[in-house]
Amino acid sequence: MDKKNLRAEILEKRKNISREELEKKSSSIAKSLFSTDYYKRSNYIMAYIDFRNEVKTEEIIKTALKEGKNVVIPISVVENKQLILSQLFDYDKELEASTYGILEPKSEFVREIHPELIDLILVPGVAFDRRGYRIGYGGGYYDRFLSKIHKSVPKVALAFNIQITHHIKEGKYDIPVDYVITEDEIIKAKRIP
Ligand SMILES: Nc1nc2c(c(=O)[nH]1)N(C=O)[C@@H](CNc1ccc(C(=O)N[C@@H](CCC(=O)O)C(=O)O)cc1)CN2
Ligand SMILES: Nc1ncnc2c1ncn2[C@@H]1O[C@H](COP(=O)(O)OP(=O)(O)OP(=O)(O)O)[C@@H](O)[C@H]1O
Repeated sequence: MDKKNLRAEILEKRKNISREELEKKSSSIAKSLFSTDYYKRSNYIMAYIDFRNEVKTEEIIKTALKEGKNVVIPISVVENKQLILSQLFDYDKELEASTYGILEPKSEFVREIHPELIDLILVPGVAFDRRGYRIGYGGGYYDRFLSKIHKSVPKVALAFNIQITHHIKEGKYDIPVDYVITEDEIIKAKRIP
C-alpha cells in the first residue's frame, strides 16, 4: 500500500479509539517508558505535545518535571518546516493552541534550547514498522530535525498497537527511531544491516 493510503487507513483507525481507551493505553505506555534505562538516564527530554488522538504525553511530561528532568517541546516553523525547541516548566500554565492546533508555549514562555542538549527524543507519528521506520503527517518536520541530532541520542516513538504496520517503504530522508513503545510491548527496532 502506498504511503498516503496507509496514512489515511491508520488515522481512521486511530480516530475510533475512545477517550477512555486513549487515556488507559497512554498511561500504560508512559509506565513502560518510565521503566526504561534511557528514560531513567535522561536529563533533557524532547517531548511532543499530542494532538488528534496521538499517544498522550501529559503524564510523561508532568512526571519528568516532578522528577527534576528538563523537558523541551517543539515549535513548528511553517515557512521552512523546521522545529525550534523550547524548555517547558509548567504544562498547565504555559501552553496555548497554535500551528495546526497543536499546543505550543505562549510567547512569554518561549525559552529556546540548543538541540545538542537533548538526550532523549519522544517521536510522534501516524504509522511505524518494526524496524523503526515512520510515517508522519507529511511535513517532514521530524526527519529534518532528526538529521541534525547525534546518532547516539535515543529516539523513541510512542504509538498504539493499531499504528504498527508490516512494512514502511523508506524514503531517502527517513530517519528510523530506535524504539517504539506501544500499550503491549517495547519494540527494539531491528534493522538488517
Ligand atoms: N504532536 C505532534 N506535534 C508535531 C507533529 C506531530 O506529528 N505531532 N509534527 C510532525 O511532523 C509536526 C507538525 N506536523 C504537521 C504536519 C501536517 C499537518 C496537517 O494538518 N496536514 C494536513 C494535510 C496537509 C496536506 O497534505 O496538504 C492535514 O493532515 O489535514 C499537521 C501537523 C510538529 N509537531
Ligand atoms: N532532511 C530533509 N531535508 C530536506 N527535505 C526533507 C528532509 N526530510 C524530509 N524532507 C521532505 O519533507 C517532505 C515530507 O516528508 P515525509 O513524507 O517523509 O514526511 P513525514 O515523515 O510523513 O512527516 P513528519 O516528519 O512531518 O511527521 C518530503 O517532500 C521530503 O522530501
